[in-house]
Amino acid sequence: MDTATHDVVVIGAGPVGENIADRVVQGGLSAAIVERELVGGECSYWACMPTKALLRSEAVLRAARRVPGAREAVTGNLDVAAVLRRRDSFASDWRDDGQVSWLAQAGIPLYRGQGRIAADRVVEVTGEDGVRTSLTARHAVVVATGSGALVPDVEGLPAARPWTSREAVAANEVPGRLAIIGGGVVASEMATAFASLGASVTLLARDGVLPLAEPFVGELVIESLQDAAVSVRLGAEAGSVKRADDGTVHITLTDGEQVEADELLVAVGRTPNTGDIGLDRVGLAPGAWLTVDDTLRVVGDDGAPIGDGWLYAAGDVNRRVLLTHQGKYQARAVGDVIVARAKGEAVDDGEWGRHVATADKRAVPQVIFTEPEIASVGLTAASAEAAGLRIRVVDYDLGALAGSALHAEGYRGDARMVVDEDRSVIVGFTLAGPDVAELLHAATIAVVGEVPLDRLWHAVPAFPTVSEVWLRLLEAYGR
Ligand SMILES: Cc1cc2nc3c(=O)[nH]c(=O)nc-3n(C[C@H](O)[C@H](O)[C@H](O)COP(=O)(O)OP(=O)(O)OC[C@H]3O[C@@H](n4cnc5c(N)ncnc54)[C@H](O)[C@@H]3O)c2cc1C
Ligand SMILES: NC(=O)c1ccc[n+]([C@@H]2O[C@H](COP(=O)([O-])OP(=O)(O)OC[C@H]3O[C@@H](n4cnc5c(N)ncnc54)[C@H](O)[C@@H]3O)[C@@H](O)[C@H]2O)c1
Repeated sequence: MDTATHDVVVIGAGPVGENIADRVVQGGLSAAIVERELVGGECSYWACMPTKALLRSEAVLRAARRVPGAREAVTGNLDVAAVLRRRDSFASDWRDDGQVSWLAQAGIPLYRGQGRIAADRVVEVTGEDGVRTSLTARHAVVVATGSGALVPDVEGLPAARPWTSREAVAANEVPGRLAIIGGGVVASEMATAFASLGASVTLLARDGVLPLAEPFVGELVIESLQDAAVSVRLGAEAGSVKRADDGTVHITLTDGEQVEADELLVAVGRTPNTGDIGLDRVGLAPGAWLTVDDTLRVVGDDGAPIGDGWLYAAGDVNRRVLLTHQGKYQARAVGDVIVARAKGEAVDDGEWGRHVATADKRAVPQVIFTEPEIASVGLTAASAEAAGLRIRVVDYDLGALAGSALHAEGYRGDARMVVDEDRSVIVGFTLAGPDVAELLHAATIAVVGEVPLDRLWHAVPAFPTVSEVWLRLLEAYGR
């Protein structure tokens, strides 16, 4: 067996693994990375990038149709083949040459194959040809193996060959009828995309649509899905599934009703890619999410770091936040803390310190690219109350702004600011409306910066923009 030694070995070259290795190398240590599929991970080929490419063309068309003058210039419908071609190009045609070259120029050796922890600080890589390589890490091993689609335990489901997000995102043909199990982010975005591409979509949303967001979010998204002829079945639960010989999928709901479709997408959450990475070698259960401390070191059931603290986990696999940008934020923290510990430097692990991912707990930004777009950061009113905060909620109708009226005829949307009354700072902010994605970062800065409301009065939004909602919310709150 070939052997090699590096300061740090990262298992998984998704967005998080790549950033960890880069950070470590920037800090003056050496790092190697192990990847069993495509360098770039889920985000590049089957998630963030291709999904947003599927959604973007219709969003542009919709925006043009909302503005007289532009509306008249829209003389045709969505060109589905062109949308799929653009999606292919944003998925780099499912080739990772570009990212492999990036690793090479960043000085990060790539080992292709399945990585497994074989012993303390040792990762064994098994290539597709069965050839094994043993990698020893002088300082740390980082698990960044991400997550895969969860297929729920519904009778007949695996045999019915359902789509997961991967098959939906990479589809070359649009099914005539698409049923979707789930009502979360993937289900809502894919219902929006496939309806726009011409599928007749049925959404089986057992627990509601985007149930973890502020309540007005689900209401607006449901309304717009229904406008797009999506059949939204709230409370509907699949009891059993069967694919007939002619390919039709028959879904029997728990109330006995039947739903038929040409394809069935399962979008009910994720499962960690830890089933076969050697967790048993370090006393952890294969297939489990990895629990980490605030510096992203993997901890056991007793809360203590594994071994002497050589094992770290970042990104989806630690279940803190399943988002690319937040995983990359963890990557910067974990890369820097490994370097600091290796060099014997002080570890800055206090709240908002350089070596911790404090924002994971209360300042996570997310954009959901449905119609309307949903942009949120921090706590919802419900989660702030559950956290025991004394809050005040301020809502504002986004459509009532001069900027919104100019942006689009009939602009509809809502904004909510959640204020921690004891500290007079914003702890949560949600916007739902056309093109609100780019408004989000101001809210993220206000939440992370814990900017007092008194000071926010001096942050004047330009007229006439949708950002004037900031002023309206402050006025509604009172000075
Ligand atoms: C449909 C969909 C759309 C999404 N859209 C967005 C979005 O718009 N914005 C956003 O922020 N997030 C989005 N996400 C979430 C985002 O994709 C993930 O949070 C992100 O990919 C996590 O990055 P990661 O590096 O932790 O894991 P991954 O991207 O899953 O990468 C892990 C890598 O590790 C490799 N690997 C796993 N096990 C091993 C092993 N044993 N040995 C070697 N290699 C291994 C895998 O092959 C993979 O390449 C979306 C997710 C889905 C499913
Ligand atoms: N734009 C974005 O930021 C974006 C886009 C897509 C995905 N993602 C991320 O990817 C992750 C996965 O997304 P997801 O939509 O698969 O998960 P999710 O957790 O967002 O939603 C899953 C939904 O399925 C429901 N559900 C669970 N079990 C069910 C069952 N047996 N039957 C019916 N419904 C069931 C849940 O109540 C939940 O609403 C999320 O964490 C999300 O943040 C992000």
